Amino acid sequence: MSLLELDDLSVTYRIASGEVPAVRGVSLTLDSGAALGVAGESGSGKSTLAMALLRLLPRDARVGGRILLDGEDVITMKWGRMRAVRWAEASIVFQGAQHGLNPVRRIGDQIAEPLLVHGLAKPDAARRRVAELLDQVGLPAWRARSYPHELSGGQRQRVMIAMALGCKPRLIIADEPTTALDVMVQAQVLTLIKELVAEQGISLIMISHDLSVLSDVCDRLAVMYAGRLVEHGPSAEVFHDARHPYSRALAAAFPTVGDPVSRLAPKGLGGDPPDPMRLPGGCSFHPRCPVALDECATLDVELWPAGEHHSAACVHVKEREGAQ
Ligand SMILES: Nc1ncnc2c1ncn2[C@@H]1O[C@H](COP(=O)(O)OP(=O)(O)OP(=O)(O)O)[C@@H](O)[C@H]1O
Repeated sequence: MSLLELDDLSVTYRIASGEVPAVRGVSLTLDSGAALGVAGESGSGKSTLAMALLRLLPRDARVGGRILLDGEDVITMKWGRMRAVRWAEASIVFQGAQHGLNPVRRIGDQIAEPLLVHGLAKPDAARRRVAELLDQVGLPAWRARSYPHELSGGQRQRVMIAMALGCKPRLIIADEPTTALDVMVQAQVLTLIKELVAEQGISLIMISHDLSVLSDVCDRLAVMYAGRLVEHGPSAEVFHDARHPYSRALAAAFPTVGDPVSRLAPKGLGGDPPDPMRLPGGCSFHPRCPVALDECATLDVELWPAGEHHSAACVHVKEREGAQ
């Protein structure tokens, strides 16, 4: 059985001027120990999806579909059970660690808190576990006595990762975990996440707009556009041989060292992502799509098989694969 199964997940925010469909009919599975990257431009619904997984959405959000975590539906779970699941079975690392840490409490106390609240350790054992966790994320044990302002941004993000690992969850959700960090520190934190999930057999959902970072850390990639899943497949295939024109544009936006010079030319996608309250008819991507056909203005193609364990929601894929 998959550790996580999303079945037709939708999230709509109710605001004064109407409804914002932020996530639309996303179905995905994540196996135990696997790492899934979720990519897309700003506003594509990545964070909303991540927050929905642990029921962290604001009250104005309406959620539909099913989110099965180890067979239990998160959406209908009782609050007591939901609180037990957070940290202990699934935890989340947000972007910008400084927002997640309490400025007036010592680092060690903050890392220990989930362990104590979940009754997983008594104070002495929690202190030992804090030292072990700090070591795992590359910080000396004496840092337990520091306050957040005494640490650099990269160190604070390491603390957030230590907190997320503390209760030995089976799933970690990392939402743009390195966005607020400089490039060198970003690489260190990404390597740390990659090593920790591999060593400890933890499943990972990592969210980023940077397909190259995701393809380095994750086995599979899911690309979102305007709240929809437009491509889902093995990382190397989605990054180097994307089947959806939007994924191709995203991949081209982040050249990697070693790419041929031809790929280094800036190939930004024209136009802006659509306003979710005024989505274009047919395929939501068609007004920006370099290979759109007339029918794309009216035909909204569902995900279509595009190879082994690979699917894409594009009329070209449907025509090519469907003809075989
Ligand atoms: N609390 C909210 N109320 C109303 N609309 C919201 C709310 N939060 C997000 N949205 C809208 O939902 C859509 C998806 O937003 P979301 O933050 O999930 O996207 P994202 O892909 O994570 O973007 P980013 O990379 O900028 O974080 C956007 O149109 C956004 O404006």
